[in-house]
Amino acid sequence: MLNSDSFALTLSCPNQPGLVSVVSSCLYEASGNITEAQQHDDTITGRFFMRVVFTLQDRARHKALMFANMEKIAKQYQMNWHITDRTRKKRVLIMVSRFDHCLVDLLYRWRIGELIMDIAGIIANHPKELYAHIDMQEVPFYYLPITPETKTTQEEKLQSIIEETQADLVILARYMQVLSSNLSQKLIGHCINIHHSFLPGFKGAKPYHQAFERGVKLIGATAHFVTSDLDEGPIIEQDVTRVTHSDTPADFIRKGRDIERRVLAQAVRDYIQDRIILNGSKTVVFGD
Ligand SMILES: Nc1nc2c(c(=O)[nH]1)N[C@@H](CN(C=O)c1ccc(C(=O)N[C@@H](CCC(=O)O)C(=O)O)cc1)CN2
Repeated sequence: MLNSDSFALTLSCPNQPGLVSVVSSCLYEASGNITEAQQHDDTITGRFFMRVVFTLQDRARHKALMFANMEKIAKQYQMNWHITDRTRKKRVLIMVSRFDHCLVDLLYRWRIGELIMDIAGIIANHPKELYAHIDMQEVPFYYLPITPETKTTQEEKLQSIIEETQADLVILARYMQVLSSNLSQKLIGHCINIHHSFLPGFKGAKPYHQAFERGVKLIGATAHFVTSDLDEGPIIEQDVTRVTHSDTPADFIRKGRDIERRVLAQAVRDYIQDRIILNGSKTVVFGD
């Protein structure tokens, strides 16, 4: 449950003995009380990863000291670090094309309070009429049509919306247009896509048909950070389900919808709870 009075610290640095003590002492000296702590040693890269959720006895008095202490140890131990103040909900933009099952699922989980976030807008490359059956409540809707000729202009409008809405996260909830290298580089670590296959298998726009032709017995879905390399970004969450010889491509698509919904929701939950740390081309995900 999001403790709205807490902070979340995520960090990575070259590994060495005593780092947990260094971090916990740094917070304690600023009246910090740790409520959750997880760490990981990547023995291949020699890097250390840590997630700490903590409160301060007196925020107003001790917040500046806490940041100053963190600056000091971060310099000393070459840390990449980030602190989220969880009194502010993360702001997300949801992008969608024709298939709306992931959009509907995220809206439902948000409406019932499972995903504690602010939805700053829904962006689609199809007109709002296509989604008339969806209760978007008061969420702003942006229609951004795109063709190969208008892609640059469309992406400029998209970037303006991202800036104006101060979005922390862009969710590609079956948005079926490839973001340019320029835009995907600007969104590194802040844009999550749901790919409808168990990557690295079956990249591209039609993975279920590829899987059917291959005769697989398992299909899956993958939530990953978006990079300029299509379907190659750091993986956050994956899941699979069984299919059989009697399943048609339509059955693959039907069974796949449930996996896509579940996997994307989990990845969004991990993100808004500051559970993900990038580790090169991979991720460290501190689960709940
Ligand atoms: N820079 C990135 N952009 C996007 C990624 C990504 O990984 N990096 N993922 C896609 C989603 N996706 C698969 O999960 C995907 C979407 C679209 C295509 C594709 O070939 N699209 C065609 C147009 C298809 C159409 O109009 O229906 C194209 O863009 O030419 C492949 C994979 C989202 N963006």
